[in-house]
Amino acid sequence: MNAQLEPLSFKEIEDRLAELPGWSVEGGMLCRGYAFHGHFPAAVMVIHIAQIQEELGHHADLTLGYNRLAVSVNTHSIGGRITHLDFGLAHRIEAIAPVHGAR
Ligand SMILES: C[C@H](O)[C@H](O)[C@H]1CNC2=NC(N)=NC(=O)C2=N1
Repeated sequence: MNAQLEPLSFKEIEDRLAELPGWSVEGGMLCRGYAFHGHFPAAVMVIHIAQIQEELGHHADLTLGYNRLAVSVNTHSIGGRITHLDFGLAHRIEAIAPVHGAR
């Protein structure tokens, strides 16, 4: 089986969370909220994330507010568990966040 698709243990999740300040696990999903200076930069970041998600073939739930964006992800294909794929996407999102003024 593809190791990327194996559910991570509690310890593995804890270790990988240490690489991602601002991210946490809530309701079985890897999550982070971002704040922006206005609506448009938040909306643009949604499109940028969509582009990355299509590249990776892995997709988060994105909730766009006025100047906020909530990201939450787990891996549907193994019944909604957290895998390395989720952390891989989170790292890609973190890498683009500063470009959009997300904090
Ligand atoms: C066929 C396609 O790659 C799969 O359905 C992908 C799409 N995006 C996905 N995204 C997430 N978060 N979990 C998945 O299991 C998943 N599966």
